[in-house]
Amino acid sequence: MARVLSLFRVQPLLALVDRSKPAYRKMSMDWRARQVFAAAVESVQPDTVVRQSIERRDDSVVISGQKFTLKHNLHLVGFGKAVLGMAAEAERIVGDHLVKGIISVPHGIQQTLRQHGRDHLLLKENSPIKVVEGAKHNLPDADAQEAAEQMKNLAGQLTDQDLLLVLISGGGSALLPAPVPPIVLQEKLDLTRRLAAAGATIQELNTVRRALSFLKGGGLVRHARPAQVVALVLSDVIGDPLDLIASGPTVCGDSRSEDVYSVLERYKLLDSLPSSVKEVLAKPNPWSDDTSENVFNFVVGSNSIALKRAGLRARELGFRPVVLSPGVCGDVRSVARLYGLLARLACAQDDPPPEVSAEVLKLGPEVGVQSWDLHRILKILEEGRTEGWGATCLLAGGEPTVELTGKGRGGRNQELAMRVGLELRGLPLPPDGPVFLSGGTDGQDGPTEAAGATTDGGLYEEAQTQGLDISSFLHNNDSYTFFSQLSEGQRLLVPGLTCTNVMDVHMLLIPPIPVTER
Ligand SMILES: Nc1ncnc2c1ncn2[C@@H]1O[C@H](COP(=O)(O)OP(=O)(O)OP(=O)(O)O)[C@@H](O)[C@H]1O
Ligand SMILES: O=C(O)[C@H](O)CO
Repeated sequence: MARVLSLFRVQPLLALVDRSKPAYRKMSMDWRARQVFAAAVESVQPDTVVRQSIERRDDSVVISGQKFTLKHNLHLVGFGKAVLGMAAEAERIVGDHLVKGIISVPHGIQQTLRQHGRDHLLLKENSPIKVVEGAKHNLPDADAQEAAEQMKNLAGQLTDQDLLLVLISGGGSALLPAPVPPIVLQEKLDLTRRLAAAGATIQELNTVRRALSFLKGGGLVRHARPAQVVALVLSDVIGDPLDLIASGPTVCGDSRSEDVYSVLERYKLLDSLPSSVKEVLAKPNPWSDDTSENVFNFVVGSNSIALKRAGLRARELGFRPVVLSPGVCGDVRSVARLYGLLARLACAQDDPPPEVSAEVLKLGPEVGVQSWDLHRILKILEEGRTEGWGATCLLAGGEPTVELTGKGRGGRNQELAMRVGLELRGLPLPPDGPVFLSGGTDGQDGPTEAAGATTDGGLYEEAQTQGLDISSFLHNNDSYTFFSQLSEGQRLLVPGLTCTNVMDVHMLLIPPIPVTER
């Protein structure tokens, strides 16, 4: 909590500012953007999502209307970056029926949580849940493999009287490595690295991972049969695809070898596969028609949920919230262009030229925003402009990509913020906005200590006055250095450890636009 509160670090400065000046109003917009982001992150905290999804009723639990009876028959496994906090909350709610558990979580997480005073995300002393830390630097390793082996053994001992609670969050693939023999961990790691380096998406990566692991792609469920399996999933993939999040250990039957071959072919890796991988892929998949009977998968946290909560907070702060999409992806340049165009439409005093809307409709689908969402937003912005609906908070989420050409330090959120600042430059905008914020809900944007940054149309001039050449920072993918040097880092968003991850949150805070006579 202490670190999440540091999002509000701009707040004390407000007391020093003359509230009648535009500078105060701009600070206020920036402050409100940070507040909205904090609310989004808070709504998907690992303990919160579990608490909100499990209802305890005497000796049973109800999840999404589904009742499960507890008879001191509960076992628990989990893997992912947010799973420790999820397990801590599950233990508080159903710990009296818990027989045994094992979770695989990132290296060093317990110490970090203790250091940050976030003890409520730690398990009780003498907990029956064993914690294994592994996957240093987000890469599968021997510790994570050992944890996977122990989970396989635990699942294998269950009977039809048992209930297995599975906690899943992003980072789960690396924390549950279980290569199908004769593949060894290093070979699987090399293949995933080569795919990632060649630009494979998480969907492509996990399609391959599922085929090479005996716990992914429904493998955990098969080992747990005939027990009842209930999975709580904190999604970090666009569209919340259960078979792909952490490579779908509780989702059977979706793995097709043609899909695996086509990914490997696309990245020209078919010819250089190790013989062990070729051997495994050549065998017919005995589980291709398997079904996930006796399994319930529940998405308990997602980007959509975070955007919804962000919208509520935005309303409390005086904005009309409008959610564009939780599925924004594609190149940050195009994403920045889209937000620039939307800001232009929202702030236009007169009817904007039709080519602006046309470009929005063309660009949107390229960055994962559906046409109907674009039409909906265009209509809302048009109404706001003509009827004077006051301040608006446009919210979106997802995970855009950056084509890395330079050697600087940065992340996709900070780079997006820089590019949106440039898109807004020179537009006829009101003095106090729009303000744009982009932040990673995990609190870390690329290999930097910031989650993202806030920006507005004054970014370029501000940088110039301080002798910072924005285009050379951009060229070198050096967005973190840029924002650290600019105005003493005031525009950086540094929430620190957030203990969760539902991808990124983007927001455009648009001030009230006076209605002109038509
Ligand atoms: N200097 C940089 N400038 C811009 N983006 C960068 C830079 N360095 C790395 N990135 C981007 O950061 C991303 C990796 O960062 P991060 O660890 O936040 O990713 P992630 O996908 O959110 O990981 P996870 O959610 O699994 O923790 C990659 O998309 C990469 O292109
Ligand atoms: O673990 C993984 O595979 C990614 O975080 C996507 O869920």
